[in-house]
Amino acid sequence: MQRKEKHALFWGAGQMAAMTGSIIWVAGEHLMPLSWRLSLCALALSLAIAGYWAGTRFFIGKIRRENIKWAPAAVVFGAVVFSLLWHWKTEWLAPGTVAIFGLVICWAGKQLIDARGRYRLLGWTLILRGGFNLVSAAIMGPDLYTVWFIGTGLLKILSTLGLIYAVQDEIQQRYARTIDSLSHGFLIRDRRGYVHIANERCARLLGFRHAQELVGRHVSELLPNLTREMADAYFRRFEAPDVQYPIAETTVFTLHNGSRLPVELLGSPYIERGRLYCLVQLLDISERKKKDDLLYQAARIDPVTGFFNRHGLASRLAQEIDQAAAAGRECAVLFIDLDKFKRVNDSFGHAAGDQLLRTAASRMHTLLGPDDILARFGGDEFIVILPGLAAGSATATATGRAAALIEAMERGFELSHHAISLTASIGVACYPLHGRDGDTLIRNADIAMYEAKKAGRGEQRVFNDAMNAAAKDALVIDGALRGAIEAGEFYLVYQAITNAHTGKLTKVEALLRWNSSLLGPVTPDRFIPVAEDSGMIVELGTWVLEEACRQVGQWKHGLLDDVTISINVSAWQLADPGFVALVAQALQRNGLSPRQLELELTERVLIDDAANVRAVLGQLRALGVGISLDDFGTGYSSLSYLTQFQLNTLKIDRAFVMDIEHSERNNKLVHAIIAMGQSLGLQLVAEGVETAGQAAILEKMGCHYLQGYHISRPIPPDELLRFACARADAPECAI
Ligand SMILES: Nc1nc2c(ncn2[C@@H]2O[C@H](COP(=O)(O)O[C@H]3[C@@H](O)[C@H](n4cnc5c(=O)[nH]c(N)nc54)O[C@@H]3COP(=O)(O)O)[C@@H](O)[C@H]2O)c(=O)[nH]1
Repeated sequence: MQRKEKHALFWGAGQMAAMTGSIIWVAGEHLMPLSWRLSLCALALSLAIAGYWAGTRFFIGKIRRENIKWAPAAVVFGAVVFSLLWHWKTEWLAPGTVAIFGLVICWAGKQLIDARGRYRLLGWTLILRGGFNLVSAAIMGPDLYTVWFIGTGLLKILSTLGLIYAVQDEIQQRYARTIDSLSHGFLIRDRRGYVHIANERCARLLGFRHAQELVGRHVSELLPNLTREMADAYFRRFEAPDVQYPIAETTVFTLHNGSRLPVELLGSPYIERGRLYCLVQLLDISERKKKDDLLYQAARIDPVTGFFNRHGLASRLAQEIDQAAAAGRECAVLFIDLDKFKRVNDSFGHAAGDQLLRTAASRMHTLLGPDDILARFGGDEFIVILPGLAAGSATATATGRAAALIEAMERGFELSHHAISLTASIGVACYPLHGRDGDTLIRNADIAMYEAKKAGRGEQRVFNDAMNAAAKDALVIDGALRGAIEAGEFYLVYQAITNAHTGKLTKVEALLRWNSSLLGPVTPDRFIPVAEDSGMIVELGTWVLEEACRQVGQWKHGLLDDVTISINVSAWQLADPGFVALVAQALQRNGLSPRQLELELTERVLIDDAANVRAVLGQLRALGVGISLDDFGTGYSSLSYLTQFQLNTLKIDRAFVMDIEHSERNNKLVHAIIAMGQSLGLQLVAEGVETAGQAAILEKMGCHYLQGYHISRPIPPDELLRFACARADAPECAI
């Protein structure tokens, strides 16, 4: 039992003692001798006084352990007074007892009035009761006992009501103090949505001055955006089966004064007298949200450029797509890759590389509109989102912006007092034409960017479905390529290159073939670009080099003894620092002379890393290996390559040869190439010779070698031997 509740016990005991004393006095007249009656009444009075005294002291919280010792003294006092009255004036005994009890009750009433304001009502009822006792004592004759009993009974009822009120008030105050002491808001609402209890903190959080302003209101009146339907739906959650409590959620309230309050809501059911209520706790999470926002921001911003990173981009793109969808508008994604940026990092270091990325990003940003979004996707890749474009305009707007960005990058940069030229390849994908979600748009813009890159530097491409099919095909091929060398799925075929004048077989080009166990035969046009992309071309190229050298080693001392083998080499292989040593070892292992090997490079290989390529080619030439420039005339033609690099053969691309009979322009072009090659001391091979007419023209123009289906298709080694026999007319071929 709590200290405060003890008052009821003592008051009750005091009242019981007083009642018992009165009953003994009135009813005991005919039941017991007077001495017994008087003794019992004396005891009852003493106990009544002690009970009221202790109850009152407990109620106002002033009881002390040391004060308890006065209780027996009060009992003794009561007994003494009673005995004195009895011996001195017996007729005063009844009114005297009533008067003493009246005084005790008046004292209790006064104590309560003094102690606390809200006990005043109870105090006054006690004083009234005590006063009634005193007045009764003064005027009461034996014939008025009945009136006294009725009056005192009524007053007891009154003081009991006063007590109930005081106790209830006390409990409520204690309850209110408890919920007010909570550091978070608290309210209880009923099923209909009306607030029953709220604490001060809750009122302040919701922009009210006092908790009482909330009580009795419907919760929908507390927040401007909260409807009755929403409030009802919230309550219904407590009636659903298998719900875990408390139901926790975070949200941002818009208050009546317009300010926004991030809160965490903890809702629990609460049943009182069989009725379901909802107890809601409101936690102000503004500080937590600020910290979360800062962390979120840090996680969304690229530290190098200060623009969005990949995560920030994903959420913004999702937002823009939603808005475009809702407004019937379009948006565009531009995937930008800085060409050959890796070289900047390798040459100037990563700090300089970062500086260049920053400068490039801010230059791009100046070209964007206020609503456009720039993000660094990773490495040297950027993404621009053009949001809210009018329906049907996205592609045109995006290609215009992409052209401006490409042009801006081509203006060049200065880095550590060096002039750096930079180009960008851009792929474009538009919502909703090329994808309806962020991932698809980014992926398709990436695919388009890849196509742009394949077309050369500083290009842009808009995504189309064919690109997607190619990208999917590439993915399948990439998977199938893994382990294909070990599984022995590759082999070489050889295409003859003959002397244009004599028809004698002089060179053969080794061409790679793949018979995939998963995909069947796959042409080099499909798998070489994929292997280039994944870097697997290095492994494949090494296999080709070794296999071709092994094959030429086998042909030694026979018909094909003098034949030079020509193999295609990719940029990746040349960039490999161990490449020259690899070539030397392959030659040595198979007993070949370096002049029996020729490496075919495309013009693109020469551009990619000119300084390094020049050095590697120098070493290969020093070794005695021939270098041939393949596909001459396609895309990157620059006459300067012919003098810059130590080449010995020039292969004229099939595209010029195929029209040589009918196109005067191509005819003249091939003529010019041949003349120029001759003047530089280069051997000239015409590729893709398909007709006797082409062969005759080329021979007449002074082209040294011919290659093409007119001479031979790429064939396996044994067929090549037969081909050589047919051409050589040698004795060993007579069988
Ligand atoms: N890095 C490497 N690239 C390689 C290797 N093996 C091949 N390749 C490259 O793949 C491309 C396609 O090659 P392929 O399908 O083998 O086609 C070659 C010939 O078959 C074709 N050709 C030759 N003569 C004719 C002709 O008269 N008409 C006609 N339509 N096509 C003809 O040309 C391809 C050889 O071209 P090139 O290499 O430019 O001399 C191709 O780019 C190969 O280079 C490899 O091992 N590594």
